[in-house]
Amino acid sequence: MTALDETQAPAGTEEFVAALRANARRYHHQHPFHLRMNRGELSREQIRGWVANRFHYQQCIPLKDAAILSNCPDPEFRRRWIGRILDHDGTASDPGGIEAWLRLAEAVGLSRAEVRDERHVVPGVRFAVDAYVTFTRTRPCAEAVASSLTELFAPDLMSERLAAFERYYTWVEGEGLTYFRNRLHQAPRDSEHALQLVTEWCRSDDQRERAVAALSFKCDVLWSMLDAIDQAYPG
Ligand SMILES: O=C(O)c1cc(C(=O)O)c2c(n1)C(=O)C(=O)c1cc(C(=O)O)[nH]c1-2
Repeated sequence: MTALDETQAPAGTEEFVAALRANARRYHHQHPFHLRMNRGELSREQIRGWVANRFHYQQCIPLKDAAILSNCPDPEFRRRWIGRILDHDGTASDPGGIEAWLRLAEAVGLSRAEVRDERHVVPGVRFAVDAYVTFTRTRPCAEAVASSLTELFAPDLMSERLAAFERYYTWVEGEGLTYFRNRLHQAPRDSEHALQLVTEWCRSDDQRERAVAALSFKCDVLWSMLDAIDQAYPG
């Protein structure tokens, strides 16, 4: 069953999906820092600050996916979800997303050491990211999976970001952008799967409201991170 197959989908699925998608209005593509990034207005220092701070998010994504795995008793679910961890941590044949982010960091002029030790990570970013991990550890699996659905909105932002880097931030070596290129196909694949699960699992009004609230919470996490970065690197 696909999420939007109304012949088999639970009653009210279309309205539920519309309510989830309505969170796009609150997604961080509208944050002033991203708007300035995509207009080519950020300095090298601001780009570096963003890359170094976002590393904390990148590091924590596999931890939150492991928290979700630890909460879900279904082996079929876990077999598929574990791929998200490998996408970030890598495999024998693929260095993975965390390594790709470190290469991005080098491409913008940061050392691996200063990114890895998180010396640039500001408190607001740490608190926001850690709140996301805690949310997924402590909430039911359906809510935790729903909170990942911001990725429904990510591909347009990734495309815009890639175009902006290629056009305005030509001092960043192209190889550094591999992370974003990979997410262009990973994010739609992952978010469609998550949407399918959430529409299958959440059938009551209460469950659906909680799923929408989980996604709204995640929009707040992403927004708060950029607020903190914006304040730390005013330009
Ligand atoms: O750069 C971005 O704008 C952005 C946004 C998001 C998102 O919407 O949650 C993710 C990512 N990047 C990302 O790279 C990533 O690996 C990722 C995983 C998840 C998640 O919640 O499981 N979101 C995101």
